[in-house]
Amino acid sequence: MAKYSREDILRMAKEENVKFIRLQFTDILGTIKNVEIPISQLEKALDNKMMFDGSSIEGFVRIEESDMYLYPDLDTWVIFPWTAEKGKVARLICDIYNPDGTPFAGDPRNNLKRVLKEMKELGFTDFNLGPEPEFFLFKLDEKGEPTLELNDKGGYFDLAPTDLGENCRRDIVLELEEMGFEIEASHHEVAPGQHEIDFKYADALTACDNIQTFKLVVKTIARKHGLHATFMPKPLFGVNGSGMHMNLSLFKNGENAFYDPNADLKLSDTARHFIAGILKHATSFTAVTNPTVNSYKRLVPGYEAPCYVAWSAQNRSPLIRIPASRGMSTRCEIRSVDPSANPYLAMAVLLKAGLDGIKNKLTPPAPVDRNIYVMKPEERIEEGIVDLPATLAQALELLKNNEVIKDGLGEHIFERFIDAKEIEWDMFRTVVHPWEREQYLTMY
Ligand SMILES: Nc1ncnc2c1ncn2[C@@H]1O[C@H](COP(=O)(O)OP(=O)(O)OP(=O)(O)O)[C@@H](O)[C@H]1O
Ligand SMILES: N[C@@H](CCC(=O)O)C(=O)O
Ligand SMILES: [Mg+2]
Ligand SMILES: [Mg+2]
Repeated sequence: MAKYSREDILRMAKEENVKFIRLQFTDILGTIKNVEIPISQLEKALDNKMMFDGSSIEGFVRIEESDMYLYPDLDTWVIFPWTAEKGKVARLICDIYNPDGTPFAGDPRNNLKRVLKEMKELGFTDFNLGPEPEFFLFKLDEKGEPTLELNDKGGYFDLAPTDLGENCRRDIVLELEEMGFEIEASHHEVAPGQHEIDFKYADALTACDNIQTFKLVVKTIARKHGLHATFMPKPLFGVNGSGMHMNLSLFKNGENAFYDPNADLKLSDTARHFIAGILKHATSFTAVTNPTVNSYKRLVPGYEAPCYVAWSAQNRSPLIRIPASRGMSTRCEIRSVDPSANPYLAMAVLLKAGLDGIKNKLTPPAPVDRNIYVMKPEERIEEGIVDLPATLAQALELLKNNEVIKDGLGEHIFERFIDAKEIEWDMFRTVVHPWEREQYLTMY
């Protein structure tokens, strides 16, 4: 059921003295875009009449077909707590429509809705996501530019005074709570300057909207503390990178479809088929869940990030971990995803992979309950454990060869995504990096 009606929004805007509204959406690369309108334009926006030039947005459309419309999702209405003196600022997250009134296929949010429809046709009512985004806080210099200087030397679960990020993190939590987030935990992560804030799971679409809002709030509040927050997957060599573990579950009419009290590990057949689908397609969806050149510097042994395709109910080295909680909290945690991923696209391909497992009743291999990082390559081959792609280039080739995952993106997004990422890889491949000079300048 819808949370807010058109009338609710007009009333709240008036009562709260809202003066500006940000109409937001996300492009294919995961960047939040927004156009700000004065309150006088709110009714027009609520009538789905706000137009913009789609050809100016990376990967959207060509110049000949540039008129696009923003359709606000009324349930995403939020008034920002850090509002200016001149009146409050609110936001609405929008879907993008073509001039003929059909949903635009290049809009990642529309695309996720399309895959969710497929899930509903299979009899499930909800696909839930609990994300665990990690990030680093670096100091800003006197010009307000980010440096590589960390603001603490803390480690996992450390307390102040080592954890100087604590006040900043607390402010972030307070702002998020004011915006309606239910924060479950916030703590210092393993690496110096690294933090994690976990919020309660929600249906896939809401959770992806929340991730985008979360990033905006974290960056905004960090800046007020003289810090730069980054969701770059591996900003520093030799310490943990930042992941965004995705905790996933399918529900049927309010019941967790992954839970079966009488089954082995209390995991239902649905959960097992879903896990099998994720494992089957993992190497191909990695380009989407780990979409930057830098993502692959994180997927290396020894830093709690996975590099092998396996599952376990116990340890943290495989791609999928099944956390101990059962009942309503029965879920699988996909540990490869990093926060540079476009959450809408990541959820679309993960769901598509899991549904393929369910449709085809795939059986997962036996769980691997040993530390895979220390297994010998021969032992891994014996257990049928394959490697995740080692570079963005490898990942893109694997994506191109997988029809199920391609279908999870739809043709429009698939093509634009591949084009943009091949350019990114080529730029990296041709640049001469400092490491090469360090190694070769005097050697040759
Ligand atoms: N049924 C469910 N479906 C999806 N997500 C869920 C479900 N139940 C709980 N969650 C979410 O799972 C996340 C759990 O995060 P938590 O940090 O406790 O996990 P963790 O993997 O044990 O932590 P870490 O990996 O940092 O050690 C939360 O976002 C929570 O809301
Ligand atoms: N930072 C680790 C995860 C640590 C954890 O288990 O929370 C990663 O790169 O995925
Ligand atoms: Mg963590
Ligand atoms: Mg986790």
